[in-house]
Amino acid sequence: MNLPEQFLTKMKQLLHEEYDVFIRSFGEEKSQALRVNNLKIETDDFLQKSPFCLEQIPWVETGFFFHGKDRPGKHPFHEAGLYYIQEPSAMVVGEFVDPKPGEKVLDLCAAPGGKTTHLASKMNGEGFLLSNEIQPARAKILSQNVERMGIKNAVVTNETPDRLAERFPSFFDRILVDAPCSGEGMFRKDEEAREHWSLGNVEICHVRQVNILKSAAAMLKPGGRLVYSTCTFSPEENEGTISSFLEQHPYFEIEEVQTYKDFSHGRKEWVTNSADDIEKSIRLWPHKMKGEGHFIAVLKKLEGDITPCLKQPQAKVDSIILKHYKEFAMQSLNIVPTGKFVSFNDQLYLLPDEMLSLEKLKVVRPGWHLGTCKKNRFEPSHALAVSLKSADAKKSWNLSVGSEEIISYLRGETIQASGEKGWYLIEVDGHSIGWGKLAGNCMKNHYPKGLRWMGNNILSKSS
Ligand SMILES: C[S@@+](CC[C@H](N)C(=O)[O-])C[C@H]1O[C@@H](n2cnc3c(N)ncnc32)[C@H](O)[C@@H]1O
Repeated sequence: MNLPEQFLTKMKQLLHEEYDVFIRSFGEEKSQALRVNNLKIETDDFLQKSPFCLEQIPWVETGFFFHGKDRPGKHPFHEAGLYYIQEPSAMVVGEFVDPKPGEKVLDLCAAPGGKTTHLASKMNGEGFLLSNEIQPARAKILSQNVERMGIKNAVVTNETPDRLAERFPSFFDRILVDAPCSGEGMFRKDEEAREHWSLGNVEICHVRQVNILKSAAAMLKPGGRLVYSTCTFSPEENEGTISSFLEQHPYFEIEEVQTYKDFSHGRKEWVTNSADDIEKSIRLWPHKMKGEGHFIAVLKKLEGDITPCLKQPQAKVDSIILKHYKEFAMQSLNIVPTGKFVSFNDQLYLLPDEMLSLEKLKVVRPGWHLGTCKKNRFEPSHALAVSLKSADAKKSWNLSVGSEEIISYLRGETIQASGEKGWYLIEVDGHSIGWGKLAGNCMKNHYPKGLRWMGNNILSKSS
């Protein structure tokens, strides 16, 4: 593997006798893992159904290594949001954020959504999760992952940290800054990170990280938790960024967290003017555990302004859309999702509890998308389908995971079926995956066009 020369020199100076074993890890196979989405399935149930060869990740209850010959990314259970494929070290971050149901949580640098979907799973659909991503194209991917995982209480924005800080002063219970970084910890799996690396970029990243943290600090409640993480080794972006931040924000302290035996600690001697407790931060090394390189610091805000009275959302909703939604829900659902509705053009959403006004912010997903009003009828959304349980729908149609029919459904084909006409929640082995509409002897396929399987998607089974 071609690693930047200046990176190698720097790591040799930092690691001394550990350097050789560190470098050898770049020649080893990377670990692959998935995290079970408890919004859709309990972990034990998943383990009973899983066709993959899995091994428990010691530091995450819902995390499992999978075998290289399995392809869980190309499986109906993936499309049904039963799990998220995530790098095993990255799972440590969500564990340290540790959000509780009902809290207000911000994921400030969230795309493509690995950590957001982890936080959402822990929040169990209760509270308010704001998932933000600065790059528009990446914000779209984030929004798709929020949808696939059946997350109901998230809003996705495409904003800069400082614009969000103006809107949400002292508001959140927990904030994650999974910062843009030089990506050294991903060199083993990401050629682009290797190509774009330079000493100059490390410094640019450090400055950017301190700025992002400044915005995050302003949005955290006193007593709240701020988790900072990177996937890089460079001390400037890790111990250095946290030390600069703490110098400017003395009303924060680094928290001691419970660690696992293969985790390491931050290194005081690697930066000048290091913060006192920097050794309480965590370093994850690829030569010490089955995962890529990461750094994590858990910070507590000791004092600060209490949350001012903030602008509540103006829940503007078109009464005709609401009427058609209610008709649909009475006919097709056993539970009728209600709360603060909002409509944009012909789209209907439910806002998470505790949400504030998003006026003038760039919003990609304003809440739980319920559906679209089309020519005086309501068409339920894919987001509604994947977040429903079997018992929530009046009519459901279960397809077995090993069947030809589930592949046909995912390809967007019509399924031969007979029964009462109307909307059916389509399931794979009892887990919602989309909508179908039965009329005559045909189940019309409402699996979204952009998600349909083309060509050679295959069922991944370990023999
Ligand atoms: C490490 S990635 C986040 C990964 C994500 N948390 C996950 O688990 O899937 C960092 C993100 O920060 C975004 N970013 C880049 N510059 C930024 C800035 N100035 N402010 C906020 N976010 C930024 C990048 O576009 C990128 O998506």
